[in-house]
Amino acid sequence: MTAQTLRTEQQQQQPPAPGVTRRRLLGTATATGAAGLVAGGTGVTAVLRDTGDESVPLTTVGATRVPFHGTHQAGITTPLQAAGHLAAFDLTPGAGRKQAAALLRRWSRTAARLTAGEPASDGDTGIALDAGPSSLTVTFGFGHTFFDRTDLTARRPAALAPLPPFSADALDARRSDGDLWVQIGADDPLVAYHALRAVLRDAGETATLRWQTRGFNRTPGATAEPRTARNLMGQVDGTNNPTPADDDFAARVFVPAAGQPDWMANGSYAVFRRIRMLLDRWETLPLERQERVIGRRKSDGAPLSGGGEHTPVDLGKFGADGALAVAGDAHVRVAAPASNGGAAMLRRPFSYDDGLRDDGAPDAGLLFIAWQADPRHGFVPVQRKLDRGDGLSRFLRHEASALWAVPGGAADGEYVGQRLLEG
Ligand SMILES: C=CC1=C(C)c2cc3[nH]c(cc4nc(cc5[nH]c(cc1n2)c(C)c5CCC(=O)O)C(CCC(=O)O)=C4C)c(C)c3C=C
Ligand SMILES: [Fe+2]
Repeated sequence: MTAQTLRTEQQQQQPPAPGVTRRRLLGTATATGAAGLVAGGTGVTAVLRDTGDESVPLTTVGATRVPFHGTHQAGITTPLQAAGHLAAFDLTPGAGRKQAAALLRRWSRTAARLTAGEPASDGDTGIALDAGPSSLTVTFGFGHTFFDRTDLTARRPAALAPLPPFSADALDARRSDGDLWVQIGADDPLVAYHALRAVLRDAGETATLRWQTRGFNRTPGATAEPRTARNLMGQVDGTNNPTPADDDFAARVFVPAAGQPDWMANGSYAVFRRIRMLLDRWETLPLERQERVIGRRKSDGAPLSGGGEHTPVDLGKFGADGALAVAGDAHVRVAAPASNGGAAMLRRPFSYDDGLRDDGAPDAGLLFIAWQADPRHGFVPVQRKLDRGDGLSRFLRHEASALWAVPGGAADGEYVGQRLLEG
């Protein structure tokens, strides 16, 4: 699913944020057309800044609001946001199920307020005071270790079994895993950081930060029309994602409403991989070889088997030279559902840049996040195949990893994970 695919998805008008009169609500077509929509029953609303000055509307970017409450948590099918934070927490010794429930209640309340463009609390930091909600989303997940720490081992999903090791893994345990996960995304870096500070404050004495990382994507409006994202290797990335228009989209991405365990109804599993790109090596590779490694043209993302960006890849096509048009080790061939018994996932990453490493190489790459109904039938078989035969892997290092059970969305008045923690 690309950003533009999502932008054409279902619109759903929400009431304006407090302090914003209906009269001042921006026209839906204009606002959502420019600022982006989300799919799967999650709506986006444009609101105006409560400046007291009737003549100064927020831009559509600042005004766009993604509701916190809904069937699924926001931040899964939401269009890629410009700024993001991923934070993993461990419960403090002595904190159990009761304290975890109180924390998820606090986090959900804070997320509902912030995503509506309201202050987090009376003592709000004010970091985002001038901005609108800016498509803020805050998404919560549980890690494998959470269940033992809260005496909920019997309710841990089988799908949350630790990921198997892969031969090319160079994982740093200190930047991997954790009891709890928070994914924050927004189209403004201050709005995103504001949410991170509020989430950290709420953690209080119940949970300590285990690791935290920051990411980014292209800013909405930076291109003449909505385009698929590019990654730091310069490739168009996200073209062949499942889209909500696919019949099997929900079945691939979400646990069914009647799925198991019951508390994961409408939830999803997120695989996180911090993947460093060997950019110095990559950037010396001639364009033609870069394109061969992926199997798509760099300029527009079109497959090397012909057509435009959205033409299906023809894995059986041979060129005039008698060689496969999409090479045997091309990333899109090895990762394709057709090469993996139909396995697919929704990739929704952020790029990251953490400066230079001690060896002088850029510490930059992809915060790869893949969403699926079951990682044993999504990420795992595909990564196994990539691990063995992907031409791109010579330019990548997997340096951190985590798997999260992300419950369904909370209804108004509920908190995320309530069915697990109070069920
Ligand atoms: C295990 C899953 C995957 C990992 C890890 C992964 C890393 C990774 N990928 C790119 C760049 C591109 N990937 C593209 C397509 C693509 N990638 C995966 C899976 C993983 N990628 C899949 C399932 C697909 C779709 C394959 C298909 O059906 O055609 C593309 C092409 C454009 C697109 O379809 O998105 C690019 C480019 C990088 C840079 C990277 C690690 C840093
Ligand atoms: Fe990929």
